[in-house]
Amino acid sequence: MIWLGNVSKSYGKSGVPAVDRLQLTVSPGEIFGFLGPNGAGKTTTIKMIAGIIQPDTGVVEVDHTSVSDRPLEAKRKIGYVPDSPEPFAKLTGREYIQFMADIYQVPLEKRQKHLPGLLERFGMEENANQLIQGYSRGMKQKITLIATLLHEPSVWILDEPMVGLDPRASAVLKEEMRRHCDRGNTVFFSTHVLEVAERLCDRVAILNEGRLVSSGKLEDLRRGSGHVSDENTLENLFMGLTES
Ligand SMILES: Nc1ncnc2c1ncn2[C@@H]1O[C@H](COP(=O)(O)OP(=O)(O)OP(=O)(O)O)[C@@H](O)[C@H]1O
Repeated sequence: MIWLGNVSKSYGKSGVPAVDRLQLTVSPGEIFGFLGPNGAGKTTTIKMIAGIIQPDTGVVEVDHTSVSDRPLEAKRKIGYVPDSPEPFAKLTGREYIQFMADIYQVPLEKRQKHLPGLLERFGMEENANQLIQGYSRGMKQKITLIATLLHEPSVWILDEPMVGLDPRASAVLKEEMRRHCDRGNTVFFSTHVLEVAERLCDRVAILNEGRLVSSGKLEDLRRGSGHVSDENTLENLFMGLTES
């Protein structure tokens, strides 16, 4: 689970919050979609959950562990894939995966058991032996995902994970996300693709100018808007909630 308790963050001296008093709980077993216009504060929030940046105020907990008070313990539970991953260019994909597995102390037998299947599912068996410097954006995304999934973190934090993936890899990732949550784990991901959020997510949150403007199941969001109809798509709700 993920818990954000009144979390705020400003950059520089502007004092304008990129994230403003954000209160959110994501429960075990949920795929949670994080939506919002460009600059709404999604990546800032994700980086605070992953422990990359610290909130100015408020608390972030992952599986009841405070990310700022017990960062190592929290980070062991987290699998974070940034929006534009840049794995080390001078390693091969396989070397990078092994490097990440070493950092997360993944036992050898677990690597041997899961890695071939993951490489195969993401279509990376052959490319895994090539240097990352020759990878396309989608291949970097895939190798980072594989390295992240291999250590079996309970909480996946994915920043726009489908961007750059081909349709097969995107379908595989969605299957993996559902399977992960069906085992009682948590997936939190940002996306601009509302159809993906609509089909995949158990709940969504919509952020605008750093503030939470709506969260819940899609039916609840529809009900909250005062109209319950099929035409009340997530896109329509999004447009209504984020217009300036
Ligand atoms: N390193 C930074 N320094 C200064 N301002 C920043 C920095 N990173 C983000 N911001 C600002 O914080 C606000 C939120 O940015 P953020 O990247 O979190 O938005 P986002 O919702 O992820 O946007 P997008 O959908 O475009 O990726 C924006 O106003 C952005 O300009």
